[in-house]
Amino acid sequence: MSGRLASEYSAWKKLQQIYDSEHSKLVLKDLFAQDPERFSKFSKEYNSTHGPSTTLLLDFSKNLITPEILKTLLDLAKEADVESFRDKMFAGEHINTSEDRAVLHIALRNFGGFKIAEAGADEVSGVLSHIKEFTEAVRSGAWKGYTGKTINTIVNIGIGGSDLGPVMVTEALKPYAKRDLTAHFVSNIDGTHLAETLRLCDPETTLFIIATKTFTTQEAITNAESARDWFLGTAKDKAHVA
Ligand SMILES: O=P(O)(O)OC[C@H]1O[C@H](O)[C@H](O)[C@@H](O)[C@@H]1O
Repeated sequence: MSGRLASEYSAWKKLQQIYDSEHSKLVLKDLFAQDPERFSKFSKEYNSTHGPSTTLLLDFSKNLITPEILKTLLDLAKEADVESFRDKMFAGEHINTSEDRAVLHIALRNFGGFKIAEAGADEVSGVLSHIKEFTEAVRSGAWKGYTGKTINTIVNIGIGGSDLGPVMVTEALKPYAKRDLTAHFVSNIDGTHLAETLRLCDPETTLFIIATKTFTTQEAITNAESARDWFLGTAKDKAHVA
């Protein structure tokens, strides 16, 4: 964050020394056997003070750490100024220096309504409502394909974070998924990835989502154009493409 390499911090150097001298001696089952309080010493529970009741449990006890290692890790965070960068992030300062941007993931979770001084941050809540409305229409079957049939297949086209993010969310929220909706993720520029996926899709019942932050990524745009051509090969009318 400051532009310094992590390895230049003195806490990092100390961690390296500890690792070199101790790592072969750190065996998790022995650490638990030596200290019955290990779980409570190396875990922390946070309960939400407002909003929906939420508990977060941070459990570091299963990591290869000792009190000294934990202390040195915290020293490293302090030395690297993580706290002040956290505050700058919440304030909407441009801590992404390579793109001269604010880092606004926090705006997506801004249920407390705090003010983020960055253009566009105030649009998030409206977009989230729109996402909810759209996804509910697809899940309920109200959103139809171009011939009026219910959607049963979704193809996410994107690469990098625009592929891994949707994959991660789909995997993580699987218990809540609508099981008769099949999800596919196409990321590879190699046409086989899309071609093999399209064999499993019916243009009348498939929804394509083009996920890209910039809309300039060659892989995403090429696959999106190929998917559109495939779709229009049957649907014919461009009015069916958003
Ligand atoms: O979301 P996009 O603008 O299409 O970018 C998609 C991906 O492109 C590249 O692979 C970048 O290295 C990734 O960080 C990014 O997630």
